[in-house]
Amino acid sequence: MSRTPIIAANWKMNIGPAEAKTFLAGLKNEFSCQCSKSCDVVIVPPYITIPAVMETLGDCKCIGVGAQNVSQYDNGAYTGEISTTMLNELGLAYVVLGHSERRQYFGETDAIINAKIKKTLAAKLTPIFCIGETKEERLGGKLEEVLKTQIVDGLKDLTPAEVETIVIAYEPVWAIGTGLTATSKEAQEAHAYIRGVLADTFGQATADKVRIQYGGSVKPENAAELMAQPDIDGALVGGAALKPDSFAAIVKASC
Ligand SMILES: O=C(CO)COP(=O)(O)O
Repeated sequence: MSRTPIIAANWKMNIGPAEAKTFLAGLKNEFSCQCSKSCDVVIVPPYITIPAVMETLGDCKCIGVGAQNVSQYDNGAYTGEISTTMLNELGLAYVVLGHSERRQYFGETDAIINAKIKKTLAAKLTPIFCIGETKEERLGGKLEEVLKTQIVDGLKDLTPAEVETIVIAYEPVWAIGTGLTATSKEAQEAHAYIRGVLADTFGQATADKVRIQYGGSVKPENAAELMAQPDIDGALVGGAALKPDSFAAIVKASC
């Protein structure tokens, strides 16, 4: 089953509009904006940086842009929130949802994430739906139970046709920002398990189409080995995506 790899830079709460312009100038030096069919490349800036990124990318349409979150509400009195309509107005393609930092620091539950995924799909945006276990859960033998619950509850009520369009990011919480990467074997085992849960829930044909990214201390040095695994279809990169040369090196190693 061939799936186009997707490599995304999650800038988290880093890189304002001015710094983004410098980053993109550096990135354009590293690789051309000729659209390649071998990989999808995505940048996910903070909301306030998105317009500068879209403007600076200009004709470089082969780099997609995403948001790091979106509201589950339509509009109105929700101070600090951003709606899918607003993201559509900017012409974005992706929304990262369910990141472990949003679950851990902002209390996002599987039910909230499910509501956000539904809103995102209704707005014709592609969710990058993050799941992953903590160190305690893995050590306690709960890896499969945690992943299954996150998948089944996060994708509740969705049709197989909707699920096919979603990107899943498997990000073991213990590997995020710690320098500890899951070994390619550990990552492949988790990805194969995730695909199995998708097959049981939505059918094998759907499961075969879903792209599953790995995230957690991906670097230029480990990207190629991770990407060579049969069920790893890309990467969601944090720290190593804050510098154009290391992000470009990950893209080159993966595509
Ligand atoms: O959380 C991540 C991407 O969403 C991964 O972050 P790091 O690459 O910094 O470990």
